[in-house]
Amino acid sequence: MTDPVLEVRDLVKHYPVRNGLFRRSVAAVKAVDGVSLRLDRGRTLGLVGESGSGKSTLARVLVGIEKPTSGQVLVDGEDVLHLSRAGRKQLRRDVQMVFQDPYTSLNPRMSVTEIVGEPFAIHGIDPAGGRRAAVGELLELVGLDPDHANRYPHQFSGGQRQRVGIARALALRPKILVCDEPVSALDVSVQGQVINLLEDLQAELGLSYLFVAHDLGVVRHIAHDVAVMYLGRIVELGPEGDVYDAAQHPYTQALLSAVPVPDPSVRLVTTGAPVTTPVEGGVSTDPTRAVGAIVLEGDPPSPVDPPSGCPFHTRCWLAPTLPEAQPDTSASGPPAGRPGTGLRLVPTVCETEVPALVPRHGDGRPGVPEAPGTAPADEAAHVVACHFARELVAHRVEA
Ligand SMILES: Nc1ncnc2c1ncn2[C@@H]1O[C@H](COP(=O)(O)OP(=O)(O)OP(=O)(O)O)[C@@H](O)[C@H]1O
Repeated sequence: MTDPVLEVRDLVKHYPVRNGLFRRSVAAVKAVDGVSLRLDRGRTLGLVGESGSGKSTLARVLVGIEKPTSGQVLVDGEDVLHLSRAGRKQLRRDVQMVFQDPYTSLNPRMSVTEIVGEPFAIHGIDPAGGRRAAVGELLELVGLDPDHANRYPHQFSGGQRQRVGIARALALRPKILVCDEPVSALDVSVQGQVINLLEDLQAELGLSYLFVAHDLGVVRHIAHDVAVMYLGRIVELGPEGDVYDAAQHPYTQALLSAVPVPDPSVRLVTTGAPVTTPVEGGVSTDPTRAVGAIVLEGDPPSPVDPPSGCPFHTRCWLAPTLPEAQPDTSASGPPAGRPGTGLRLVPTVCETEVPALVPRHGDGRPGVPEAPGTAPADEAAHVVACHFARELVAHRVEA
């Protein structure tokens, strides 16, 4: 049975853009623009997307560092945004954050005892056996020597500092850890150790993780479910295997196709993706990029003025903009797609408003997506905010 520990419903976080003498709000940065997702107890939800897509903003809102503009956040079914003061305090205990940079997130003037014990002081908690003993236990839990508790952050390596950060996050026995790029500042050799530690802690303590990362390889390793974010919205969400092996949204396909592979001659297979690699004379000029990678042109549009309809349509390699991509209405069969893609075309759909992407259970409760590939009962269904891709998949299955 699925057991959501965290549910996010239509969450919005806009930052005002101020101008003029009176600093009036003239526009808004739509950092998070209607996000819905669900994190099940004891599981890890990976959150991926390009820089600026809104991942950190979402993470900060979930741990209560920032207030959302609108929307709902439910922890164990309780709407935490409308809690009493005591309720908010409890939320701060239930949802903790592991920060990206263990070099800047630890106060260099505080000893490890003070850093890890700080949450006790803030919340006025005196653990049984005393704070010093509790800190020692936490250090042991994360694989550090309790005898080093009086040392300062600069006396530890990057990986050890991140362990200190994890120990601090665990001090109040949270239910959820929001991990914002927790290993991206670490050497590759150390990343694995920290990931393994997080997995062990999850198994031991039943923790649930929202794991924000750029590195799709790391997310594939640790996440049970994956959400893909673009320009403040989730564009695809589903079980890890579905998203990685049968990505449906063109943006996800592009992200996955750009994952470096050791052998540049290896052709990556992406669902129906035309080969648009940066090649010269048929040979990839970038040894880290596989032939077959989908290169997204340009930067993401500004979150101050995102495109109408699907926010990705201005960079979408599937968007039906070519003249030959017009539907053949004279034929009785499905309209023709782009030459060579074998894909059915759904005209103008990218311009139409994309409804909020709501994660579904796969057990027939309302709103289970009709697209094929719906996950079995009690798993997060695979949902994708691209009608065009959905139509394509449906057509392929029919064919
Ligand atoms: N305090 C703020 N005031 C105004 N705009 C902000 C603020 N914080 C973030 N933004 C903007 O919101 C958008 C999303 O930023 P965010 O840092 O959440 O993205 P991200 O996906 O986490 O990127 P990265 O991976 O680089 O951290 C960006 O356009 C960013 O400039």
